[in-house]
Amino acid sequence: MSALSGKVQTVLGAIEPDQLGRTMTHEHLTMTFECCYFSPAPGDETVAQAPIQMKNLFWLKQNPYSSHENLLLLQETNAVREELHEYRKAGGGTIVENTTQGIARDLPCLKQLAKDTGVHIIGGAGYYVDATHSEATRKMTVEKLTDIIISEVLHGADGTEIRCGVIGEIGCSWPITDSEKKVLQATAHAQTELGCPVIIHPGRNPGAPAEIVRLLQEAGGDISKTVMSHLDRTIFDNGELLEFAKMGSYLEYDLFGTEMLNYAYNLEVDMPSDSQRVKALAFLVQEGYEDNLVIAHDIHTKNRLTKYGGHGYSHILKNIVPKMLGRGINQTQVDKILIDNPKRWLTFK
Ligand SMILES: CC(=O)NCCS(=O)(=O)O
Repeated sequence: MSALSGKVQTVLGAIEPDQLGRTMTHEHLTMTFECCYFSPAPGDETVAQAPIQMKNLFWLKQNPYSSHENLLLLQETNAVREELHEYRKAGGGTIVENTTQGIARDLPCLKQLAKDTGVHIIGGAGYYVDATHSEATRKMTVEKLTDIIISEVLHGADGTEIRCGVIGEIGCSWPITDSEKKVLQATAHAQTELGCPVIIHPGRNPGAPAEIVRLLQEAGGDISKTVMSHLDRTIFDNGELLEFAKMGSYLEYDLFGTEMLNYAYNLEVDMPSDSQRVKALAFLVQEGYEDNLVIAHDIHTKNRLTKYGGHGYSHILKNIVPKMLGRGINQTQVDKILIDNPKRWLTFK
């Protein structure tokens, strides 16, 4: 049994699970999303290059990935700090910060934000998608990757003594690459050793979550301590959703606040509205999955901060919870989704 057994590990150290309170299981407080820049449509070059301003906000909401400036959340620490104070006031307790290697993880910044605001912040170990893997990472053996991930949890990451409390978000593309498969195997091996929570970013295909779970299972991973993220842009058919739910992971709807006509990374996808997300949650609750659901906003671009007219980190607590209550999800079930399920997931075995 490890020293972390029965505890949750934040960037300020291990705490008792009961201290977490309401938890967003998938956010970013500082990161760059430059890896996923998407060229603007012909004719949109000027607006794409303009500084963020009032008259461009609707365009930005529809095309968040086509403005370089918008991808640099790491420039907004002061705005994020203010938002975290607001999050506390709205009843929030904890944020799982999913930034991993490849998208400018900054644990000292997270530690300072946790100290300044009193929000419990949990950092993420491991690697984002293949497009951000270095040549050195791609050449590493599974054993080496496992050692690095374990060390990020037990000793600290990025040359600091700040320890990660979750593995992920582990990035997977569609189709999944060889390097990503190795990282998944390393994730499962590290999880076996540590008894820790894991969170996955699946590729953008309805078959991706199940394929990833199978790969983790084959490598000995504990699916009951694994969150599958971004289901709201990945699985749309209720039958397929239930098939996936049976595999036993936590099911995460984490793009609350994102409403756009065209989803640049997969034009086949109709990005759901928040109302449709709540409907999906109500469906899964009705089907008996209330102990598997977790939710978040996955803020990863500037336009989603209140500073830029966005919904901010308190949107779920202020707007989505009342909507859930009005759509057949009762208070006990809301508390499971926001408090009990994250707590169980985040507690080391
Ligand atoms: C930071 C991150 O990976 N966000 C998810 C964006 S996506 O469009 O849902 O893949």
